[in-house]
Amino acid sequence: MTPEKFDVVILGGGNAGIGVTGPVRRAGMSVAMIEADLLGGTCPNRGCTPKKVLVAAGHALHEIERASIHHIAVGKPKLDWAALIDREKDMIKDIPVNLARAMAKRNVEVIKGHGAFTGSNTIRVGSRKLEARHIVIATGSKPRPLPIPGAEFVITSDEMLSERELPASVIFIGGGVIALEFGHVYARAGAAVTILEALPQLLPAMDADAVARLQAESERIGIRIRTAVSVKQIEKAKDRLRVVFSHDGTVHAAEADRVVNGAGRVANVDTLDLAAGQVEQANGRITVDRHLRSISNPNVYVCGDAVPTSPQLSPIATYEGDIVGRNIVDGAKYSPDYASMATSVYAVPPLASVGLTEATARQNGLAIDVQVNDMLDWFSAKTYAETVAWSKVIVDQATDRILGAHFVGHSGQELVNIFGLAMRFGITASQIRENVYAYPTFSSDIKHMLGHG
Ligand SMILES: Cc1cc2nc3c(=O)[nH]c(=O)nc-3n(C[C@H](O)[C@H](O)[C@H](O)COP(=O)(O)OP(=O)(O)OC[C@H]3O[C@@H](n4cnc5c(N)ncnc54)[C@H](O)[C@@H]3O)c2cc1C
Ligand SMILES: NC(=O)c1ccc[n+]([C@@H]2O[C@H](COP(=O)([O-])OP(=O)(O)OC[C@H]3O[C@@H](n4cnc5c(N)ncnc54)[C@H](O)[C@@H]3O)[C@@H](O)[C@H]2O)c1
Repeated sequence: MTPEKFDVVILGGGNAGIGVTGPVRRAGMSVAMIEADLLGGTCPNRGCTPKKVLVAAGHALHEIERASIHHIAVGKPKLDWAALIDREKDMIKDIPVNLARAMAKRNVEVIKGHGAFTGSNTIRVGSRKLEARHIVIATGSKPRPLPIPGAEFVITSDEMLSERELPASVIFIGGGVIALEFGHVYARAGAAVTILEALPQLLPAMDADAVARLQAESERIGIRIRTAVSVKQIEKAKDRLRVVFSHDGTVHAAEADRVVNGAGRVANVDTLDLAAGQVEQANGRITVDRHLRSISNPNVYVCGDAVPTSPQLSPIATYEGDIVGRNIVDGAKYSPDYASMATSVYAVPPLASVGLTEATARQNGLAIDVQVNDMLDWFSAKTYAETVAWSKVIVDQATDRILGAHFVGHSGQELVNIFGLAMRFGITASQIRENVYAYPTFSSDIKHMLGHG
């Protein structure tokens, strides 16, 4: 069969794949995008967007918990979980159709199906064979398989976003972003939540002091946290599940209605027949150069969660997609820079972070000023009856530039973007202090968070 010819074939129609289409279509290239499931991928259909609808309900419960501080009498709130899941699903239901319309307007041919390599420039999807000058792997990630007996009993974030019944109890294997975000919503909705983390610290990549604040807040709302555990197996215990784990050389067990895989996500590339495409990989990790191009097949680029080395975040997937698109158009010359990428763990309240942790800055041998503030006594925190309000800002002594900023509470998920902006465009700590902020706002506390310089 003669293959259909395109300039670019993109495997995966999530943030990363869609990000590629802008530059290549602006350059007039012909583009096919193969999508096996819902256009938009994880973030709008099974990730960020629906998750945030549940988190928003968690925030409302958190506000109600503190209503009495504002002298408002309210009864015990009752969350209708099924209705909340319906609201979440209703909010996202039109996204794939709207994206299909956007792709059609951009003249991207969207092909439904599972794509895989048949050669270094060819892809098979269903009965069709496509040939392209450039192929982009933007197939996202999937939950890391748990290599333990009973792993088949575990659910993932997909089920948590779909199940209309609130479980009475949940155990998370892994104490990362998914465990903290869903754990906070579940706990505030009344479920008993346990988090079992393999490493000594929850959220191991985050600043240790910030994580300690979030852990204290998590325990305050009743979440049980065990770190430095080794999960051995999961077994049925009548109509519940039992997780057997060891901690400090002793074997323990915990039971719950649901056990969730919160142990990280791995690149979703094992069904692409990479060998046929001459795309080098080791243990499912495709080796790419600094331009996100396969080191073994220069016709192939990788972006988004499928890249094994960059943070698995939605804006980063879009950003990498755009870089790949521009590399296809202009030749491989653009490289990603993640230094000023802000991120948030949407617990209630959230932990937000940008740049280096204090530990990393010190490991790098940098001369730094570290401003740590527990802001619970500050007017803004007291006005809003915050339960935790904490910041750490790290400034490079040599250049006065921001190296990192970390927040728990205090609208950190918004403030962190101001610090990201400063880092990206070289705005110094002194300049941030000099700015005049609307008052009273959490942003107007920024100059105090930076100390006096
Ligand atoms: C529960 C959850 C919450 C999250 N919350 C946030 C958040 O709040 N903020 C944030 O920044 N990030 C969040 N993320 C991460 C974010 O969703 C991902 O980083 C982002 O969606 C990755 O985009 P992508 O395009 O690389 O992959 P995806 O969006 O996963 O897209 C990949 C697409 O490829 C398709 N595909 C796979 N294989 C094939 C094939 N062989 N052929 C054709 N199609 C294929 C899939 O169906 C999928 O649609 C969250 C993730 C999860 C799981
Ligand atoms: N707000 C957000 O931006 C957001 C929200 C949800 C998910 N995500 C993305 O999705 C990805 C997956 O989320 P996640 O929470 O599953 O992963 P994660 O990488 O955040 O955390 C996984 C945790 O599980 C631990 N772990 C691994 N194996 C284990 C085991 N066998 N037993 C116990 N603990 C184990 C790890 O040490 C780590 O702390 C993240 O990388 C994140 O980037 C982002």
